[in-house]
Amino acid sequence: MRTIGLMSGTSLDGVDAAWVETDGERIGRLGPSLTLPYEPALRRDLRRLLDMAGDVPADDPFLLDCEARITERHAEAVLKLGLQADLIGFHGQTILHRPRAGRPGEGRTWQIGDATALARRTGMAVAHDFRSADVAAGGQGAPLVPVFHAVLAADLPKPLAILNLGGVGNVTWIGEDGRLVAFDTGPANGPLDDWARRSTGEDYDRDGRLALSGQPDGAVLGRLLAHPYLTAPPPKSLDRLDFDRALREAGAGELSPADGAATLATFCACAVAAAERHFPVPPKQWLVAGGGRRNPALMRALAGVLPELVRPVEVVGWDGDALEAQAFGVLAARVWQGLPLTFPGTTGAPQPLRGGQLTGANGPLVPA
Ligand SMILES: Nc1ncnc2c1ncn2[C@@H]1O[C@H](COP(=O)(O)OP(=O)(O)OP(=O)(O)O)[C@@H](O)[C@H]1O
Ligand SMILES: CC(=O)N[C@H]1[C@@H]2OC[C@@H](O2)[C@@H](O)[C@@H]1O[C@H](C)C(=O)O
Repeated sequence: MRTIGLMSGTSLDGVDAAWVETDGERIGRLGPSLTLPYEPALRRDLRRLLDMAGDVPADDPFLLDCEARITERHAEAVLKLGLQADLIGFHGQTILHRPRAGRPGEGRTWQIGDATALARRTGMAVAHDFRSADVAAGGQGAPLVPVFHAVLAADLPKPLAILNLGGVGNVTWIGEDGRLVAFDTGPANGPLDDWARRSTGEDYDRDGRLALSGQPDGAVLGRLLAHPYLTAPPPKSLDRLDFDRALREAGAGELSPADGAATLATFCACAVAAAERHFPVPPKQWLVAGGGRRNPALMRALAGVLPELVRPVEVVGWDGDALEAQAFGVLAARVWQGLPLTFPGTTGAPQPLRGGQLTGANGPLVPA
């Protein structure tokens, strides 16, 4: 089927859209993709919403206003792509993520976005709500991209590690027999963006200039590296704000702008290096996707701490900006086909688990 995948990630910088022809198990064709950046006011409001999300009721007018605005941006992204599709994969915007590992019914993950409104605006069916069935079953609800990574990497040498550096970092390790081990590595661009905004007023540390002009602070780094998340075995996943307290308590806030940025970039890389102990065997190489691969400070720090080759996904012909949107095209097809989205090795799901919901312009749909 022809799908359009849409992803608005934890960096809150905009929505990515990508056209994919797929049956959910194989990829026929990867088509055009684009990013529609959010305007500064929407970025600011979404960032405020993250801080409020733990206490905000679902009918809060500010929340509903943010939801309507991001839904409209997603519709604009689909229309700007200008291509027909049978199904849209609409991730929505995560504003809260608190899974309770192994505790069915206790966790919570919250993605805002109005699927019916999107179906109405685009005239296409929409698959959405990809994470809640997994969390309800006691899984982490994240990461979801590993099954897509496995499809994409079918012909590459294994074992292989695919790293996404978004607001949060996540890794997929694929074994020679196709086994998947996947989890969130730690904070990535999220704290760096917050730091850049506070110290330079920019949305992010462009080309890692600030970080490259500073030195990582050994004492702060040492305290951060003692965080129990890094040694905890997978499955595990993070909320965008999960490390904010640890960063404050480690004294990161007292560093100079340049040293703070260098410390955060090094911490992101060290958290990735710490992930390696959870792989059954080391990968042959690391392929890096997401906006963080454009940050030379992050890429240099990674090359400094990982013993294997670390390269952007473009070296194998993938598009590191479109990968997550493409994943939601494939995941949408899997929802339609009733195929599992999550697995014991990716989210800690008790067994391979289906998920997602289907919606048309007039409400819920039942697949043909
Ligand atoms: N030239 C650049 N220099 C430094 N950093 C960059 C550059 N380009 C992008 N980034 C970083 O990449 C981030 C966006 O990454 P990306 O779009 O992969 O995140 P996301 O998809 O929102 O997050 P997630 O994968 O966690 O959901 C920006 O916020 C910025 O920190
Ligand atoms: C809850 C949530 O939205 N998590 C995101 C976030 O951004 C990166 C990392 O944390 C990953 O676990 C996930 O996104 C990707 C698309 C995933 O689910 O695979």
